[in-house]
Amino acid sequence: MAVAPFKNDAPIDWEAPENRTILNKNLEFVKSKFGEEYPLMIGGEEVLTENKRPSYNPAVHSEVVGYVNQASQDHIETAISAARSAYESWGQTTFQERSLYLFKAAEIMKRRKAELVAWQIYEAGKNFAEADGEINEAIDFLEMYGRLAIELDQGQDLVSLPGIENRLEYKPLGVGAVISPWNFPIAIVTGMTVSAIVTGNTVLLKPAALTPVIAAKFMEIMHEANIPDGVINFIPGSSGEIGDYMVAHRDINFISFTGSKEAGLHIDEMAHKRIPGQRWIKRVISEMGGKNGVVVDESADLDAAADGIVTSAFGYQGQKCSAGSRAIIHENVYDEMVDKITKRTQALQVGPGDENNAINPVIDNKAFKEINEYIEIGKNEGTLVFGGDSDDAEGYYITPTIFKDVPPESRIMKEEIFGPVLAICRVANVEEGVEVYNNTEFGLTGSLYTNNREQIMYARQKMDCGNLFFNGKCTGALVGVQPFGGYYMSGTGSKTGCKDYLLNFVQAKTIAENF
Ligand SMILES: NC(=O)c1ccc[n+]([C@@H]2O[C@H](COP(=O)([O-])OP(=O)(O)OC[C@H]3O[C@@H](n4cnc5c(N)ncnc54)[C@H](O)[C@@H]3O)[C@@H](O)[C@H]2O)c1
Ligand SMILES: N[C@@H](CCC=O)C(=O)O
Repeated sequence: MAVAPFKNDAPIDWEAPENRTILNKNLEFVKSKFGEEYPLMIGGEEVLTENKRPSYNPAVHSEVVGYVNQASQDHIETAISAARSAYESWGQTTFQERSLYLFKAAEIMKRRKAELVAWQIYEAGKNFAEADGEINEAIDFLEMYGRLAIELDQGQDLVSLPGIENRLEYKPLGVGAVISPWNFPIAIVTGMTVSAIVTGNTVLLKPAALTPVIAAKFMEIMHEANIPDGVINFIPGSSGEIGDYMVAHRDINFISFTGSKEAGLHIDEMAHKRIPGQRWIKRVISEMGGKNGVVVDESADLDAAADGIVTSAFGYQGQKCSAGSRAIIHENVYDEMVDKITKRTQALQVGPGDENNAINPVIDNKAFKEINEYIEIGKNEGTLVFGGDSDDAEGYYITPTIFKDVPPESRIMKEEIFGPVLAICRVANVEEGVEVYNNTEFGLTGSLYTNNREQIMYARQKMDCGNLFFNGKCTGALVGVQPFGGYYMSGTGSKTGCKDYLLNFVQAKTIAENF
């Protein structure tokens, strides 16, 4: 099958007058849908349950974006049966047939982009560029995994011998649980789900409790793309009620998880206990948290470095696994850099995403409290340079906060805060900077700003992370361009957005036929 070469979907400037008019209409449309109810989807059937959970607008926390039906353990049983039954035929289709559903879904997402941006703004608390970037990422995953699946169909080239034909083919694993976080509610939901199904598996999709309405929109899109019943079963629900039950279930073959280190490690442990009658070892693909940072040398372009630090630390209020919440700066440019970072941060407007402010609310009351606790910890560990205040009267707003002179061993230099808090640390040289950078249990993203080639070569070897950037921010990896994922306590090292990732969801079979 001939397919056009992959191209990342282009960003849209929603501030441009003609686009702003379209977006405004969609913001109004989405608001008119507030408070609607979203069912489970099991075997292609909509299921309503006794228990419905509201999802709120973090910018106006009295507003309910939607009510989402919650699955019980009985629903998990029904969903696993539906997925297993759908697997019988879906697992037999070719990679090419399956990829067509992804290409179709990509077209639908492109058509509904303005509406999806509006849902992101209201349910996830994003501004125009953050929301737009995320939809692009979702579209890119569909386009990329569709193409890579077609390549997987060819198996692998093997050594050929006379009189014998050898082939290596990729087979699906079976039925999987896809468990996603709230912060990239469409990109990560899409990437995790479609990578698993395009390789022939069927899934139970459990979205995060804080942004399930956007996940329900993904389900609508897959339904519109005619995905067969039971291939994706949508089962929002409380992790206490259904999480362990699903992960530990005998009939689940694999778990694809993205979320916190704590939940990831717990799931890993649960999944690897064999249940009587279980015939396979469950595969766990885990993408977890980060404590990322930007190292700056005295030779660097300081304005570029300050821009990169501010974007990495405060983009989407620091609620990215890739967020650069540490700036590790050479002592000879330290004061100048602190000044540049502070001035840029002071210029960031705080307010709702539908007015396209730079800094929007954090996701909920729990995050608001936890981030404020870290700000209090920071006041004892370093010197507050800017921010430190917050207001939850209407939405969960926290001023982007900067601490300087923070020692490497302090908590705000080592723990993931997942909010708009930046810790700045002074070092004598780049070697020390890299040592401080490595001084966490994580290994996700990092940057070095320098104009010294030797330092680049040094950091290539020594900075321990899955995504390393030179003279650029440490967030916003593009599908296919910078395959994304970390190691150590940041995850199992798989890389989203490239062929390696699809290999997580298949097993290889070698077939030798003698003539
Ligand atoms: N590495 C990455 O690619 C990546 C991407 C996005 C977010 N993250 C990380 O995710 C975290 C933020 O997301 P979050 O707050 O949604 O994380 P979380 O761990 O609280 O929840 C993630 C998902 O796991 C579910 N879950 C929790 N416990 C479970 C259990 N016992 N069994 C089954 N499911 C369970 C949740 O309901 C949710 O759907 C941050 O740590 C962030 O760094 C990592
Ligand atoms: N892939 C995203 C981060 C996803 C985690 O939250 C980035 O590269 O910034």
